[in-house]
Amino acid sequence: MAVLTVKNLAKTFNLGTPRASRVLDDITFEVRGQTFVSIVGPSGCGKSTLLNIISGVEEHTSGEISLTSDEGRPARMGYVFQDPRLLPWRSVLRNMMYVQDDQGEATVARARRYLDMVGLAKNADFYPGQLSGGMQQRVGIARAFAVEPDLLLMDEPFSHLDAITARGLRAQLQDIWAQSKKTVVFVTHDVVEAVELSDRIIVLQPGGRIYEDIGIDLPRPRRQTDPTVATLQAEVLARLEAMKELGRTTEPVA
Ligand SMILES: Nc1ncnc2c1ncn2[C@@H]1O[C@H](COP(=O)(O)OP(=O)(O)OP(=O)(O)O)[C@@H](O)[C@H]1O
Repeated sequence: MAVLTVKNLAKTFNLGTPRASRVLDDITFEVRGQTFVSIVGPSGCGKSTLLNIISGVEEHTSGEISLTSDEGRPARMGYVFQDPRLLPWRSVLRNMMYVQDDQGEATVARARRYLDMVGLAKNADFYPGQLSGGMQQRVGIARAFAVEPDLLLMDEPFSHLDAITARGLRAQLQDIWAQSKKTVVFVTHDVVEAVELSDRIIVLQPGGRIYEDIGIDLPRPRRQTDPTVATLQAEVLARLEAMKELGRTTEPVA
């Protein structure tokens, strides 16, 4: 069953009459439960706007969007942003608990379990200022998973980290995802990262339309050192470059 359904979605930013800017156009896709879907595309193609609409931060201009939970209650969302957004005066565990409605023992145990999955079990009582940037982002990821969301939205969560730290966190994200199987929509401009993580990649083109919806059928866990992963990464990258080339030689999408 689809957790997220997006149908003929469009978004226009009104920049004052007569100027209006269409950022997303006729976007239709579904995300089924327990899948990891990435949205990629060049800068300015509308990735963050789409994520903001899914999260409810931004309104859409037309079309439909719906989110369902399996259990008949209102669907729950989790978020991971580019920066971890931890409260500096709260310990790691209290930052984890801050976003939880229920403060009971079972929820604390779950928060600790996810902290353990990202290798920070021993840091539960640390304050954010005592952690490296990569460790803080791991707390942000653990916190989002610990909410047990029906849909987890991730907006370029590794883009502020150095390459080595980012690679480590991608491996960890794969492990935590394999154990929890949450439904994820992950925004990135990095195709290589998207192939490593995703079951599916939705490519947005300039003008905010879907250019391609690519299924990634590779065994997990995936590591960049694996030649089959590297080959597919190169192939998808080439397809994206072809799209950019097309954009240079044809009329831009209205
Ligand atoms: N509040 C706003 N008002 C007007 N225009 C906006 C607003 N927010 C975004 N835009 C425009 O919408 C377009 C898409 O922006 P968006 O941030 O969604 O792209 P993106 O694909 O996430 O880009 P990047 O990869 O650089 O983060 C851009 O042209 C941007 O200037």
